[in-house]
Amino acid sequence: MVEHGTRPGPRSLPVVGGPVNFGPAPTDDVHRKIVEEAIEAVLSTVDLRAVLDRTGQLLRRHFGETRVAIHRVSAEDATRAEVVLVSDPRQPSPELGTTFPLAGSAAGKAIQDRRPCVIDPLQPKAPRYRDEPLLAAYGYGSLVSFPLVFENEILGTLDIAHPPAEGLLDCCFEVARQVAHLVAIALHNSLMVEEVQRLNRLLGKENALLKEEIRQIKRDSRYVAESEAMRAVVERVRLVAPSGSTVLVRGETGTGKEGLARMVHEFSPRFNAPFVPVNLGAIPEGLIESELFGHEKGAFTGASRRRAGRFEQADGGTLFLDEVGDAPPSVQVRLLRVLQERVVERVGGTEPVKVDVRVVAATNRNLEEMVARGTFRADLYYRLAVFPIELPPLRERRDELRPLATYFLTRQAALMHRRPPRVGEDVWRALEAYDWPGNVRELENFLQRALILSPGPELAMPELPASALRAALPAAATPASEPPGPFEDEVRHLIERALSHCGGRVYGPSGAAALLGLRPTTLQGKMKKYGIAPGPRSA
Ligand SMILES: Nc1ncnc2c1ncn2[C@@H]1O[C@H](COP(=O)(O)OP(=O)(O)OP(=O)(O)O)[C@@H](O)[C@H]1O
Repeated sequence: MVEHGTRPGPRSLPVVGGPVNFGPAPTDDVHRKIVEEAIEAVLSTVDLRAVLDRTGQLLRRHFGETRVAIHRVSAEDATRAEVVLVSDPRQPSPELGTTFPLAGSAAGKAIQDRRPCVIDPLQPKAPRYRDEPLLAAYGYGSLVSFPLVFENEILGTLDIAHPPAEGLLDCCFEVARQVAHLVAIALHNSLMVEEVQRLNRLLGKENALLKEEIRQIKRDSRYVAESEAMRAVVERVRLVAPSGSTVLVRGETGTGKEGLARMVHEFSPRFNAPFVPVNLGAIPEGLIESELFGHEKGAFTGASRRRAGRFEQADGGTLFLDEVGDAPPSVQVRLLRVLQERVVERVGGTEPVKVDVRVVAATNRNLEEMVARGTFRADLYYRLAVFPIELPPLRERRDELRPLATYFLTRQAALMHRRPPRVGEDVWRALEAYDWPGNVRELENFLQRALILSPGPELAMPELPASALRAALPAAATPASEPPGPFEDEVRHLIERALSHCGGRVYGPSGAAALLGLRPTTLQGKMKKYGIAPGPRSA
């Protein structure tokens, strides 16, 4: 037996087992043709089975009665290999897909040494490798196993067995070695394709899970409207939704304008078509036109292809134009045209594109004032304000705070796989007393923070911004019209009031520190400074 990594000279292959009668080496032309065909086979498809079949046929066509087998190192167990191809005229239905231990096989030896393993002649009676008796039984006389190496990684082997004493081993050695390189590439490509397919399947599953999660979140999402003021708002939504009329939602930041716009869409006959939100305040001014109306290829530097705008994306559905007061004059003109004529013109285009879109706009700005100042077109204002809906700020619907907070706590706790915490009466009072300048959004964020900071069954109050104090404390003894006293006296007075409001408690969600929006240690420092004694007090 010989293991070697270079092509032996003609008729000079050193072999174990005695001299072999070699035939003529293939001419350079034949050699080149075989390699070219093998390259074509590898490049023609990513289907490994097809590549291997074609390669097997090719080798047999040129080398006659040879057996070609391709083995792939098992992905699960590197000590085994899988039979991925056997092209054998003497064994018509070999067992493809089976695996075998590499130890004790010619393939195992080639992989271990990273160079071809040549067995010539086969010795079935005193075999050195497991392959010998079986191949000899089929009438083969020699075997060479080439390691399939790609970028230094051994992927498997290409095994070629020849009938005895035909000299084929020598004449095909170099060609077969080059073909082995190509097969290694094909094997590598197929492994990459398999990996991509595996990742694709994984992504598909993950995508399905995420979609389900989103559906679940949507199912669990509610638009809380339990106060008198909000019931009236929802009533207006129900009235206008089926009509298709443009709606203008007005309200401070975070009051729930987008949620309301979605409700308009969902109560309308367009509910199955897209709802496309676009925030004009969040897009750089120069990009708003192309974002809304799309652009043609080459309309401006960087417009490498035609792109549909939000209006076209919302065709058949609803476009939510948030912060419409931020539309620059050029966009106002175009918006007016869409609302009047129901056509958009892409930036850089000349052809009008028909769109069937219902517009719900929103603003927290005073559009009337903007019209008066000339910064917002009056004609656009009248088109938008066909049906205005006013969302009251949270401080004007304090009776809604508990239902909203309960809803947010329940939903957030569910997302954290927890039970919603209990909320003490003192915490409710502090929440209700705060002004919530950021409205529902601020409340939602605040409660999320509170939930994270309260791992136990009871909701602890994180610090509220200091303005909480104004409303949280009982009315000051001194009427607002009276001028305040010296600063330090006022601070002392404030701390004393907070302490007595909290029964002398400094720490905890119902303590004076939380009420004042201070860290307990900071409050204690101030108490010391102003000589305020700790301990219980009457509220
Ligand atoms: N009535 C409500 N019921 C349930 N969640 C609400 C309600 N109102 C607002 N929210 C929630 O508060 C957050 C802010 O709401 P939204 O984005 O609709 O406010 P917005 O007025 O459009 O804000 P902006 O002025 O910043 O655009 C969102 O997470 C929304 O789900």
